[in-house]
Amino acid sequence: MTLAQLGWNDACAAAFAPHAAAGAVPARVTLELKGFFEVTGAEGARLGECTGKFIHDARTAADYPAIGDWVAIIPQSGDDTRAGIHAVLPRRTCFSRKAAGDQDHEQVVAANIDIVFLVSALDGNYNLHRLERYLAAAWASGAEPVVLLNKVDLNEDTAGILAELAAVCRDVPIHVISAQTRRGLKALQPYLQPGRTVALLGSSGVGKSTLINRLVGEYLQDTQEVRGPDNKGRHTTTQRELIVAPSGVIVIDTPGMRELSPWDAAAGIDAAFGDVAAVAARCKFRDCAHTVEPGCAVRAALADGSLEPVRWQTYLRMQRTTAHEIRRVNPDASRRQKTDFKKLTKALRQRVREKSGDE
Ligand SMILES: Nc1nc2c(ncn2[C@@H]2O[C@H](COP(=O)(O)OP(=O)(O)OP(=O)(O)O)[C@@H](O)[C@H]2O)c(=O)[nH]1
Ligand SMILES: [Zn+2]
Repeated sequence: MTLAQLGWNDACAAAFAPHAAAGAVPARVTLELKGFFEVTGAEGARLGECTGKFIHDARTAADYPAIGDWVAIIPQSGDDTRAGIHAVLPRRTCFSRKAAGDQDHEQVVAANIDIVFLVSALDGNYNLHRLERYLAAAWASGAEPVVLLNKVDLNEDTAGILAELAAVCRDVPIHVISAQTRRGLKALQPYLQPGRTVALLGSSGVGKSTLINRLVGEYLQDTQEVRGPDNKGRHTTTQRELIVAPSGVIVIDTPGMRELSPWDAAAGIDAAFGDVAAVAARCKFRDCAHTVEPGCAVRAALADGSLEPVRWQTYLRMQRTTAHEIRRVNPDASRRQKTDFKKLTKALRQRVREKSGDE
């Protein structure tokens, strides 16, 4: 596998230059497992561990590598399955979860994603407010969002939903698809370019796995299709988190992204709506409700056109729904599988060994 196939570009090369001078080689984090990383570079995959100096210098959790990161590694001498991770290159885009206003607890879920598909299903699962919050998360991450309305085979009546969506999505493309019947999937081709990294966000059951199977095609034979007690096919995301598809597109499918709930985006809203928050901060009264108060900067900005009404309404609604949702129990959390650390480390080592055998 070449670096370009893993998403390497000129910007990465420029950022990497000082590390190259220090004798390191670049690699991308293709799997993450509690402090261990599978790092894949031009020479294949290795088991990467942060060096003592790295750990010593790290100030917050966000400084550590995450899936999709480019890292500077130095292969361990005498062991071609291991490498030390010396640095993380600056992230082009970054999905994280964090307690609002608490920088130290920012946990990076995935990095360097170019395009994020926000998947909703049209079969009654559809929820505008949830989609808005995913949109906020995407904007805050820096990735380019694309809205996918899946399962059109179950609900053809999309006109109303599309009209409603157009108002909040603004320039964000919307595609109506069926991952199952393949309807509308051709229109996704422009996003699926070699070296580009895509990821999917959406609640459980909207069809992310089904869609990923379509996007990466036959490659997924590697991904086990296991049958759960509910007799539902389910692929294991623990074994393969960054997939280079035969088409060349790179798909990140990590439990971290799956567990990212719309209200994790709460912290992202301020980032995505920084301009709106800045206007509101100029109101004369701190507790301004932006209705009849004198010296209200929001009403002034709405009146002189410097603040778009749709943007203001979206901001308000997101704040409201986030506050509401945040009180609800996160259903995804209970689904989170208990990780058998030993078993996974063993599997990871095994995989690295098999891969290095392939080269
Ligand atoms: N009718 C129809 N069913 C679909 C479509 N896409 C997915 N499904 C079905 O919806 C169910 C859930 O799909 P998944 O792909 O497992 O959904 P997911 O988003 O990956 O769910 P999690 O793994 O729980 O996050 C499965 O039974 C799929 O077969 C579609 O376009 N149309
Ligand atoms: Zn005001």
